[in-house]
Amino acid sequence: MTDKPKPARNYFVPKGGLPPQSQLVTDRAMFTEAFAVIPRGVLSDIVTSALPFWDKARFWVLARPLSGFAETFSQYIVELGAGGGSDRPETDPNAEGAIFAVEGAVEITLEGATHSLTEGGFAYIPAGAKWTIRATKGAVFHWIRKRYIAVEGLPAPDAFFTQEHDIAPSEMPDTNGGWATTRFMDPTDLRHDMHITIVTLQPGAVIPFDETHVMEHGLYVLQGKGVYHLNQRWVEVEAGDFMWLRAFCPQACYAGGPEPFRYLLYKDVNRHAALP
Ligand SMILES: NC(=O)N[C@H](N)C(=O)O
Repeated sequence: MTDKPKPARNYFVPKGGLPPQSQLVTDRAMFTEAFAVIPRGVLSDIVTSALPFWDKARFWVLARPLSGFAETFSQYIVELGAGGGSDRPETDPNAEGAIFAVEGAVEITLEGATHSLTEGGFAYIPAGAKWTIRATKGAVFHWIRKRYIAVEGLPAPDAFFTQEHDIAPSEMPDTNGGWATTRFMDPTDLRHDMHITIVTLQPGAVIPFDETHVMEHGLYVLQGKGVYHLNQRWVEVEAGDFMWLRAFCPQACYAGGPEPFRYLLYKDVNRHAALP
């Protein structure tokens, strides 16, 4: 999987100069009342963020709550240079985090133990945990953050570290393996209020109906190509693209080819709907 497309991470100028407007490579970007699409072509050097207490680090903020409590999470692509990282990565004591490594290697130290994450490595970091992160040679990873919703009588989840390839994917019923989900969180563990999964559709496989449900979603395409049906619009997406879906945004898709269509998926789960 070394030749998979990656976010541009630099300002795209084709040979021969800038294209006419009719050929702009970034014209799949969309922001609607129900969803946003951020194509990899627009994740350029000019839209990075910096954050306090991080060094040699650049952040692409893919998602963040926009309207108070109606949205639940933020998601970043983080790029660390050699030796980059932080001794105080999280400044919000109520924020839980999940890290999914896509390039290079990061070392996370938490509760006195150091864990190395390479491509496919995953870490769950509970709210309030003290942790540090460093990349000796440089790394790229996703960082998903959510305000943890504690429930009286239910302990908070423990930190854990795992690897995508060590988890057996669950096949969706009657899809003959065409649609499968790798679950980082145990779906029966109600301490968790977010699920992070990797959804894999084999070429030609479909999500055959418009799933319309209360969970908010972040979808980062890790591999391949597909066509997504989002709230009555068909959108072509490929590796490096991000989709943010508001609660209830109808969603279905089919996978192109020739490789599997694979994406990292966030959703909020296991809690009562907050009442005003
Ligand atoms: N868009 C999706 O892949 N949605 C998932 N099936 C899900 O919400 O679990």
